[in-house]
Amino acid sequence: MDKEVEGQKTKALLSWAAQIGISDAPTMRSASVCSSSCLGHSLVISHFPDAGGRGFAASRDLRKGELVLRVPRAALLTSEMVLQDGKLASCIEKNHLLSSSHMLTICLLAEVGKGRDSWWYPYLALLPLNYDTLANFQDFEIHALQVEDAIWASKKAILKAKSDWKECLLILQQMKLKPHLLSFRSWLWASATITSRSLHIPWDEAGCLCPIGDLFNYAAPDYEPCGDDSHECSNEEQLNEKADCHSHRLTDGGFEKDSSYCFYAKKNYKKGEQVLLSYGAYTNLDLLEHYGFLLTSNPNEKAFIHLDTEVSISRAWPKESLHIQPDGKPSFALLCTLRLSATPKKFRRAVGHQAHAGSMISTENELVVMKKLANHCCKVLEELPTTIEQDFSLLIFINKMLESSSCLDCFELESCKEQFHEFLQVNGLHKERIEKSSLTVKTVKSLERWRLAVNWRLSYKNILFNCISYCNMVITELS
Ligand SMILES: C[S@@+](CC[C@H](N)C(=O)[O-])C[C@H]1O[C@@H](n2cnc3c(N)ncnc32)[C@H](O)[C@@H]1O
Repeated sequence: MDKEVEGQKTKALLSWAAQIGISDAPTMRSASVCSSSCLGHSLVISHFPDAGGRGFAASRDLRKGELVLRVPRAALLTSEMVLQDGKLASCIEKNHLLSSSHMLTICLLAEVGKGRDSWWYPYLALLPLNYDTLANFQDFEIHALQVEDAIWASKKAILKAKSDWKECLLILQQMKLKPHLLSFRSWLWASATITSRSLHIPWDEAGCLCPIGDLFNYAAPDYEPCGDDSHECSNEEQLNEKADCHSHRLTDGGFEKDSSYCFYAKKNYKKGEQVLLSYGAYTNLDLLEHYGFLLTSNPNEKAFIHLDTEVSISRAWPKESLHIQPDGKPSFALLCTLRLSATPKKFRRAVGHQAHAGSMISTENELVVMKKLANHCCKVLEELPTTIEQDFSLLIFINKMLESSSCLDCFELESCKEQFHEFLQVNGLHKERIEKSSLTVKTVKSLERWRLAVNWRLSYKNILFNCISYCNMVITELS
């Protein structure tokens, strides 16, 4: 969007928001000081190129726990509010089987279809035009994820979006929406808008779209996720952590009894610093799937591996608990599974309590476990099509292309040549033409998704690499 147009639309959004009672001032009295904008008392819209793009900066020093934004219930775009439109409601009421998230997606498309006549027009006019969630990945970008689990997650996301769209198409047609809003592309846009921006409300599982409140970018919660199994924690420590974890969540944001969505500063912020929100504890693959981005340093990242441990032992744990942490250490459940697997069957009962308490069974057993884990990680890394170093170089070149809008330099790098040729081919580009013209918006979007895929696989590989180092360190200590 043209910068000037974006500026005008932002001004209109802030003024509309102030009129309907959205405010970043703790009391209504201070809110009325400036009615042409709902912001300025605690927050201002700013741009953070490396941390989410458009977001909020603190307009003054903020204290942890301070109320920084209040959005009244009437401003929220929910199915309930949209269905106050009788014509729309009569179309939808005929379809009792609609899930709440399908309903909200349909409601969003219906509001977009009203154009300037929509009550939420100033908000809708500034929603992103496209998304990088997994359901939007093309074959080349999916393939670039390299790891089977991630490829499967993307394919599943696309299949789900297609089947949801087919399920709702008849209703969309009955609603007589403009033809372009009936397309799969529009459905993908609307469902990605909802997965990446909706906030929890107690009365509708699908959540709501929250004007202004959805401009907070994400910071990972800096505690271990609830129910986490870090093996160094005692039961008591884990319980305290859980209690902590819930209180942290409450300081972030939520719908409150006085009928507004309230957002609080999760820490102290200096003026100008980006004010962030924790949407929850997510792995990078979850972030990619639901939000279309990932964090290069994500404390909640996990690398899942498929070890050929005995089914009866690994079944004792939920599949998601068998993983490697970002620092390379195996999770509590994975370590316990590996220790028991490496114990002869007849001794397992006797040492079960030790393993489940997170203790080493014996030096010999620990050495077997660490060697097995390190070998497995080495094998996975070897079998992936590119190395950590190659991915790292590739990222440098993709970044260069995005900065300079030219692919030329990329052909200098031997290890990336093949991948770049494939990229050009699937995007219908020719090296010679790229020299002269800058990249199209479509190519830039594809490059951005490619970069996300390479970043994701690099983070996965780094965890396996850290795990090998961790295992080797334990082996050296024990030998
Ligand atoms: C709720 S919106 C936040 C506002 C958004 N930046 C905007 O301009 O509308 C969530 C989206 O912001 C982006 N985002 C949020 N936090 C991010 C982060 N830490 N790094 C990169 N992108 C982020 C992602 O595109 C995500 O889907």
